[in-house]
Amino acid sequence: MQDGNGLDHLAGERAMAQFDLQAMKVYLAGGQREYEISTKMAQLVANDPVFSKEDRVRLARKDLYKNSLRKAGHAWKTILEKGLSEVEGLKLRHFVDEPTYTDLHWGMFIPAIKGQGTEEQQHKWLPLAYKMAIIGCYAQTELGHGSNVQGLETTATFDPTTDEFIMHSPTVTSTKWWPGGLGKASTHALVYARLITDKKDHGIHAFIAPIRSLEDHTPLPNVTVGDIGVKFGNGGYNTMDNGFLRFDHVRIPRENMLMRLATVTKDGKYVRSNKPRQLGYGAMVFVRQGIVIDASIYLSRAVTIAVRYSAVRRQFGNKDEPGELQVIQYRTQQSRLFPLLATAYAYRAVGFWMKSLYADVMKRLNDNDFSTLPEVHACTAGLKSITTSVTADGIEECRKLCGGHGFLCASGLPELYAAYVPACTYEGDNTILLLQVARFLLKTLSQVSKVRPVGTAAYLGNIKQLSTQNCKVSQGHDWLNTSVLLEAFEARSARQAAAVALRLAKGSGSEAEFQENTPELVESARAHCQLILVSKFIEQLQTGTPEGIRKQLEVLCYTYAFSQLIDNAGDFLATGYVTGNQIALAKEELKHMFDKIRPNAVALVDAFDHTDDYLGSALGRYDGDVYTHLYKGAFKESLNDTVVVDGYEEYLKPVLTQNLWAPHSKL
Ligand SMILES: CCCCCCCC/C=C\CCCC(=O)SCCNC(=O)CCNC(=O)[C@H](O)C(C)(C)COP(=O)(O)OP(=O)(O)OC[C@H]1O[C@@H](n2cnc3c(N)ncnc32)[C@H](O)[C@@H]1OP(=O)(O)O
Ligand SMILES: Cc1cc2nc3c(=O)[nH]c(=O)nc-3n(C[C@H](O)[C@H](O)[C@H](O)COP(=O)(O)OP(=O)(O)OC[C@H]3O[C@@H](n4cnc5c(N)ncnc54)[C@H](O)[C@@H]3O)c2cc1C
Repeated sequence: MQDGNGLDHLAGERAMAQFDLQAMKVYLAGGQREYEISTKMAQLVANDPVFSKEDRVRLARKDLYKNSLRKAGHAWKTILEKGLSEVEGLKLRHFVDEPTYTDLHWGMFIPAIKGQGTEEQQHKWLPLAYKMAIIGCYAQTELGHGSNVQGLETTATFDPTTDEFIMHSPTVTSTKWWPGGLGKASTHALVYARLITDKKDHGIHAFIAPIRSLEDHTPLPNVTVGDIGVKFGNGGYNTMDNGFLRFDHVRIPRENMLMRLATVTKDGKYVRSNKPRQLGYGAMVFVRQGIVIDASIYLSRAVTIAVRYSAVRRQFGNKDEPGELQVIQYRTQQSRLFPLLATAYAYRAVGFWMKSLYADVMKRLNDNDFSTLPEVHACTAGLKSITTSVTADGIEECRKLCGGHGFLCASGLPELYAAYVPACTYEGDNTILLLQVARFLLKTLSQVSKVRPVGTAAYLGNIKQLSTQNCKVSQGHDWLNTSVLLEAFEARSARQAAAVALRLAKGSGSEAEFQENTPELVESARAHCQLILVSKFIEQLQTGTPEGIRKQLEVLCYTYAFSQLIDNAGDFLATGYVTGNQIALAKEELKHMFDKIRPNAVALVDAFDHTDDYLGSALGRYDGDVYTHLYKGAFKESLNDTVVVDGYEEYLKPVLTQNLWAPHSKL
């Protein structure tokens, strides 16, 4: 056993690094200022015992939830007392690292009011929300309807005699179900409901409905509200009070309908603005873009644990070297682990780009320019889908990469997975979102002769060339050219999209035919998103990366692109753009990249700069002192509170002392 004396068991690994670690930390944080804020907030949380994560997986739901309320309250107090800025506050809550009601309050309730409220409404509600005098949630999904937003049943019927809306849940299936923060914490809900005026249904609109008393937090009259129940995994997402909500003819003032996109006048007239109705989905676009960086963070946590542990863990050996080999030396371990490391870096780079994309579309929307909205919707929906699916699978792969110890909660991985995996469903089911991308691709292709595709779809403007030309790689190093790689991803995506578009165009145009082709449509959407990820990683790399880290980032970029190429070799081959031999050459190049990553692997995860407190993992500790801490950790297990287990007298002793032959015994 190692001694646990504070030595750095990974010092030898760190000494091998060939890049400027500090520059990489700053790059990954998004800049010097962001780096400083992150470091300060991470330390603030790590040094405050109220934020301790100890024992979280052992707490019963009620205690777990109460503890998370305590932490959220303490976080808010800390923000106020220390006069933290909005960005610092966001970071502080990030490091507290527990899903809670404030995520929805700041992440969806406030953005939705900003996006859909008139200036007057923003002036009324935002100051209250900013000082947390009210707590809001985002109540869209219902028991019977989630993906299909147009199918929601809750009604908001205008009553001109009182100048009010009557909020009503007409059926069980219309019960609001899932909204985070709704179950126990929120005082207000941003409710998506069918607007009815004078018996006419105008479709889905957003309303602010008070649901709990600001005096004593009891539900308001005719409001039924509560938590929907325990969710997957220990700890995980169970710190969140996902809730249900029913209205029984609850009256709210007319002004509580968010009226930037459409208005109901005092006399009940419905007036649409000239803005697209899709702006009503703006809060979802905002969260989806943010989810890409979030995916990078979650994946980087799992990868940090798996890389450090793989450098500590030894198994077997060979006759050329003394002792057992670090498992990180095994090619199979590298081929499962290093692409995930590269993916975490890729998502970070693309996440930065997504932020600029979002800022750009917001600026355009303010100037009434809606031209890029479809492309931004496709992009945010598609990348949310791909990055969350890959990250959830990646966390689980990291757990397996840690062997048996990965299955212990002390590894931090089971809880990380349980907290993350709902990201594949919330903010849009990942398949539904890929179908949105596919619809966008079909529409873009159908108009390609008249409208030049823009942004991430611009390559479809070259569809003819991409459909005829083939890959020119003849030796391994030909692949070490970003233009060659980009063309391969573009050609594969363009050909997949064109193939399914052509098949649909030859048909009758029926919905049944569309449905029949949805597996191929989803595959083509995935190909398009993989192209965006590869191309934006390359683009970010080529724009102002500091010298001391460029080489490593290039290695990671090639690793990412080659592993995507190889994992999807079937698609690349089926389109006819590449040959089997070219794929084999890429495989060899990928192995060369693994050799380049290997001496830098521990430093590359150090660059994510996760504190031990934030990682919460005996396997992923910075000092690599894994075994001492696993062993010590076992003594904290509640079953070990007594030497002789509770239950021995009633249930074990009778078994051990009956001394009777069991009737079925063969002995
Ligand atoms: C950075 C901040 C981080 C904060 C972190 C917060 C933590 C939060 C944690 C958890 C939060 C979880 C919250 C939720 O889950 S909220 C509920 C989310 N629900 C969904 O995502 C539902 C998914 N369904 C939909 O989005 C839609 O219903 C749909 C699948 C897109 C279908 O919509 P609809 O029936 O209206 O539409 P059509 O298919 O007919 O499309 C009409 C046209 O509109 C375009 N469209 C669709 N969506 C958007 C959009 N968001 N923006 C812009 N345009 C959009 C679509 O492409 C069609 O265009 P066309 O040109 O073809 O007419
Ligand atoms: C942890 C968590 C937090 C959440 N927080 C919130 C919140 O704060 N506010 C809120 O309003 N909602 C919230 N939700 C709800 C979430 O947004 C929905 O669950 C999500 O949008 C998926 O919808 P659904 O559950 O109706 O799935 P469904 O649409 O019923 O999906 C079930 C299956 O059917 C498939 N499917 C459905 N339609 C089609 C189709 N047309 N073609 C092909 N396949 C299809 C899906 O791919 C999926 O495999 C949350 C959910 C979770 C799990």
